Amino acid sequence: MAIDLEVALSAEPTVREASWTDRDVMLYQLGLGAGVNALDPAELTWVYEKGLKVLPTFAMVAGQGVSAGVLPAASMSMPGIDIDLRKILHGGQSLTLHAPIPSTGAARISTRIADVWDKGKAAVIVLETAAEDLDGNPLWTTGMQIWARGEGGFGGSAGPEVVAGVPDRAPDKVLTSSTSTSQALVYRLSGDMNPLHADPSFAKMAGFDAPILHGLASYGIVCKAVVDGILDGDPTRVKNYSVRFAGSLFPGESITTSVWQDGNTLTLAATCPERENSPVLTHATMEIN
Ligand SMILES: C/C=C/C(=O)SCCNC(=O)CCNC(=O)[C@H](O)C(C)(C)COP(=O)(O)OP(=O)(O)OC[C@H]1O[C@@H](n2cnc3c(N)ncnc32)[C@H](O)[C@@H]1OP(=O)(O)O
Repeated sequence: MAIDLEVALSAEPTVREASWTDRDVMLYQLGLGAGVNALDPAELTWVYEKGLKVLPTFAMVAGQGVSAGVLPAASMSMPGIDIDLRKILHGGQSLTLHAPIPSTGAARISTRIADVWDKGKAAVIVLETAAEDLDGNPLWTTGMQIWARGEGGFGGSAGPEVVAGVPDRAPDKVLTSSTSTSQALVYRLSGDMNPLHADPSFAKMAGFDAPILHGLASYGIVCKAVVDGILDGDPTRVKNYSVRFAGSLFPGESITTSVWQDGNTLTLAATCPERENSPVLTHATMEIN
């Protein structure tokens, strides 16, 4: 059986120690397209070691990049779960920050399988991660939803009902981000080596015309657009950020992010303008300071 719910939910959390330097941060932020206009002093602060700023979404790759030594092979195997890599997509992501992320640092990161939802045509594997610094101070927590096509129907719960929606008014701000055709090839060096994002023949076997951009790249690109466009360039103002990956993006396409602000809550909707504004991120919210 590809998913053994009992084994998956009773598995001990895996704990790893991660460390990173400003080089990992710069490579990650270059992988999001930062620095394209490097003559702009504000843009340089994302990609240059002097005064380097760290996007909160760096949490998703901390300790997994080139300076971790060996880039991990892509796989989808954990206790009670063994799924063909071609069947999985990143379905959703949330992140809560408990402290600003330093540009050089270390963390103890604990990951557990929190739940597996049965969506009939698919299973959604919910992974929860908690990171603390080496003195035990909380740094961040995350929730990742992995969509496993064809793995539903095992008689599990469908999970909570989540209501989508954006306010019934024009957005307060619309932000535009571009990506390059090599975006995924740079982004993957921060740790996610899934061939779906690089290898045309693998992408075809997974049902796509061409390699698609990592969901977490879109996640970071939209976070950066909001930090630059709404939060005066200050990444420490992001308290939490949650999205559903509603549609794939191909490297080279752009992202239009509509933002509605109600006090400290932002509602976001990201679409691809080159494909009739087809949805990229939905169910997207950000709490800010
Ligand atoms: C390892 C890979 C890494 C990557 O980075 S991959 C790249 C990033 N990710 C993507 O490109 C995925 C983009 N999203 C999609 O293509 C689609 O979007 C999905 C295939 C994930 C789902 O679409 P559909 O098959 O049409 O499902 P439905 O009919 O919209 O929904 C069926 C049920 O599933 C729930 N659901 C849909 N999306 C998600 C999600 N992302 N997380 C959790 N639940 C989801 C719905 O609500 C509903 O539920 P209810 O039947 O109970 O009403």
